[in-house]
Amino acid sequence: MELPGAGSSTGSGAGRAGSPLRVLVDMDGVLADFEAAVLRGFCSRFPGEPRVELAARSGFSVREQYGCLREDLGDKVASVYESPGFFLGLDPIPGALEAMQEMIHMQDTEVFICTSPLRKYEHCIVEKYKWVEKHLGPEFVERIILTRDKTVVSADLLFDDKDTIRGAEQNPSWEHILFTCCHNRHLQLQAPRRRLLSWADDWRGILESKRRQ
Ligand SMILES: Cc1cn([C@H]2C[C@H](O)[C@@H](COP(=O)(O)O)O2)c(=O)[nH]c1=O
Ligand SMILES: [Mg+2]
Repeated sequence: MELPGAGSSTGSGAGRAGSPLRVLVDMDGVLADFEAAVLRGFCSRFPGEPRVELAARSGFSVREQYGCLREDLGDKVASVYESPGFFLGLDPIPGALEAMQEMIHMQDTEVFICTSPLRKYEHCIVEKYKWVEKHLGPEFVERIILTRDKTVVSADLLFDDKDTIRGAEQNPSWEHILFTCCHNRHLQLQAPRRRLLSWADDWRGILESKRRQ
């Protein structure tokens, strides 16, 4: 059995043999289009202010990047995604809903939505639940895992747009598949890390390859 070193994102493979393939799918940037809504909201609330176009985004934190543009813009952009209605109003990422409906019906496969709430969680948490119910249905509401630390969740695969996922567990059980998003598209992954370019890319092939490992 392959046992990558601590901090590896390729998964330990330990303890999952013989079980259904367990897949975690992130929400913001993978199922729901956080970045487009932030830009749209920022432009409408602060029309005269400099902004970061999606083609110029880099680094996970939109707040940090706006803060580098001008100090006060970090708080201004945060006010957009901390507003009531923001998370519920996110558009689905193309192909995401269809992929999730297909995945949940696959044999020997368990799918969960694994998502981190904002620290300022007042609207975010309830709206994430409502978004899932509205776009994916009650079956998926049962499958929401809300956590600020995804490393302690046990699974085979995690599809996530955050380039580096750290937490209490140094050696998470899952392999992190980097889902391409405007802020990570330029990153060169070190082998054996893998990417999913979009939901039109071969996510089924990734599941099958993981089953064979
Ligand atoms: C500053 C900042 C925050 N977020 C938020 C949005 C979500 O609540 C989480 C990301 O959750 P995920 O499960 O890792 O997708 O953090 C963000 O996405 N981008 C930001 O710049
Ligand atoms: Mg995300």
